[in-house]
Amino acid sequence: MQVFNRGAELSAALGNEKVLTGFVPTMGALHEGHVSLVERCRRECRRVVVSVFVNPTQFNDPADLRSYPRNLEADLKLLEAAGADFVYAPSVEDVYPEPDTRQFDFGQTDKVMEGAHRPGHFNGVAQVVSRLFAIVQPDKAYFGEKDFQQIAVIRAMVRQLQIPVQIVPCPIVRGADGLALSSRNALLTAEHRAAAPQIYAALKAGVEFSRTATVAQTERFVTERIDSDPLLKVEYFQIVDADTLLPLDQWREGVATRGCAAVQAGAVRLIDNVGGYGPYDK
Ligand SMILES: Nc1ncnc2c1ncn2[C@@H]1O[C@H](COP(=O)(O)OP(=O)(O)OP(=O)(O)O)[C@@H](O)[C@H]1O
Ligand SMILES: CC(C)(CO)[C@@H](O)C(=O)[O-]
Ligand code: BAL
Repeated sequence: MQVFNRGAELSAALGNEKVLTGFVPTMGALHEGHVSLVERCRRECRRVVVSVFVNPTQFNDPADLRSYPRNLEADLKLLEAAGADFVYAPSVEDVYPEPDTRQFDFGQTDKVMEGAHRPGHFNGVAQVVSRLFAIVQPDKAYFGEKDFQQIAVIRAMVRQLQIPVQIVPCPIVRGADGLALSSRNALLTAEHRAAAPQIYAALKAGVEFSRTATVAQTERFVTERIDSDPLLKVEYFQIVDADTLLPLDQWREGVATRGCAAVQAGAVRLIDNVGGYGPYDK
C-alpha cells in the first residue's frame, strides 16, 4: 500500500494506463462501515484508492470540525488489512491551493433534510468529491447509504459535471445493538451511547406502524418515540421518495420510501435511515 500526501504525486503514480480503478472517499477515523466499502471495492476493482481527508468546506459548524475524530495511524493499518493499494491523505492546502468558490445547484435534492439543516454542507461535499474524482479518475466510487442523501447529491453532481464514474451505494453497517456505525459515535458519552440504539429501534418500529397509518402519523410516531428518551432530541424525521428524495405527502404504489432522521445525542449529531415504509413498499 502506498500513501500519498500530494494529489499530483498520486495522479502520476496512477498513470494513464486503463486499469479498473475503484475509489472510496472518507474522512478517516475508520470503522467497519468504511471497511465494508473498501472490501467491496477490492472485490470489484483491480486497483483500490482510498482518501482520508476531513474536508473543512462541508462543515457548517466550526465546533463539529474541531472535534471531528482523527487517527491516521490506525486508519492506515485498517486500510492495509482491507486491501487498499493507494491512500491519499492530503493537507487542506493540497486539496484547496486556492479557496473553492463554486456554487452547485442540485435543485430540490439538497433543499430538504441534511441540506436544509446543514446550510452549505452539500456544496462543500460536491467541491471536495469533484476534486478527488479529478485526481483519482475512478471508474467506480463507493458511498455508504448511511449518508443516503449524499448519494443523490453526488449522482446529481456527476451528471452535471459529466464525470464518467459509476456511483456504487453500499448498505449501512450497524453494531450488534442496531446503532449505525459512525466516526462520531466515538464522541458520545456512555449514557448517550446507551440511548443511541433507540434511533434505529424507532425507525424500524415506524415501518410496522406505517402499514396502517398515514405518512404524517408515521412521522409523528417515530419522532415521539425517539424524543421519549430524554437524552435524544429529533432534529428531523422525514419520509421521502427514495429516488427523488422529495418528501412524501401520501403513500404511492410503486414509489420506494426512505425514512431519514437526524438526532442530537448530547453534543453529537447522529443520522440514520431505513427503507420500506407504508402499505406498498414491503
Ligand atoms: N455504518 C456505515 N455503513 C456503511 N457505510 C458507512 C457507514 N458509516 C460511514 N459510511 C460511509 O463511509 C464513507 C465515509 O464516511 P465518513 O468518513 O464521513 O464516516 P462516518 O462514519 O459517516 O462519519 P460521520 O458520520 O461521523 O461523519 C461515506 O460514504 C459514508 O456513507
Ligand atoms: C464523501 C466525503 C468523504 C466527502 O468529504 C464525506 O462527505 C463522507 O465521508 O461521507
Ligand atoms: N459522512 C458525512 C460527512 C459529514 O457529516 O460531514
